[in-house]
Amino acid sequence: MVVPKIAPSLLSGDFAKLASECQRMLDYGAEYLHMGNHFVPNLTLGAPIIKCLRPHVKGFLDCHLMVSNPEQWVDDFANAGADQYCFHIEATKNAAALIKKIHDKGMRASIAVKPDTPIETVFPYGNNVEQVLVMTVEPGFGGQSFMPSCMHKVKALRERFPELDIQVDGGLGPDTIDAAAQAGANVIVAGSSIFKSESPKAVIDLLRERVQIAIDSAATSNNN
Ligand SMILES: O=C(CO)[C@H](O)[C@H](O)COP(=O)(O)O
Repeated sequence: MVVPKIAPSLLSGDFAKLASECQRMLDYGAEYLHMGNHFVPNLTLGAPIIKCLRPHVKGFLDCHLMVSNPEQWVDDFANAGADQYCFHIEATKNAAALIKKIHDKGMRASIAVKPDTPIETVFPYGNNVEQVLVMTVEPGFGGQSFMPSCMHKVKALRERFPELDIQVDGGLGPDTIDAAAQAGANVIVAGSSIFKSESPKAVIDLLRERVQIAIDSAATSNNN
């Protein structure tokens, strides 16, 4: 059975004190630390940042590569100490080979899909990756509005892959968590709702609790 995992997006953190921001989120109980990079051919904030953070941060480093050539960065991120390497299905011509490369380097593999990309594009790989990320905003910026229109993709994935980690990213917070959790998402990336809250721990706890309620409810329905 899948379990809830809450992943504060460091995009919304204070870059001048990134290591202590990571530790603060871990102290609040976050399971993952989520970092994104954009659809560009080079990475300014890439593996070097992970390498600097790794000795100071014991938590799970979840790296979402919004890049045009994801094959290029696997070695660098693995060597820097990333735990999970998430690439976009739209950005590769050979997802199977890329997944193998990520696994060979000892990282968990995750595939991301943009809001307009059909979820069927990742079905062939659902049993070969540890996670699928369904973007619920256009990749790029924090603080955008959650797109409920993406939830049918989460539902379709959960029906086919009951044990898969399904991550959602974009506009997640107390007002939107139920839609995502009830659709079947169990890994929740949240930037603004956590970092801008006066009580980030309360938000993390609430997100996790809502995901657990949805998981328990789905299990009860399946048993009846
Ligand atoms: O990768 C991202 C955008 O591409 C961010 O992780 C994501 O949007 C989270 O920010 P917020 O919770 O504020 O929407």
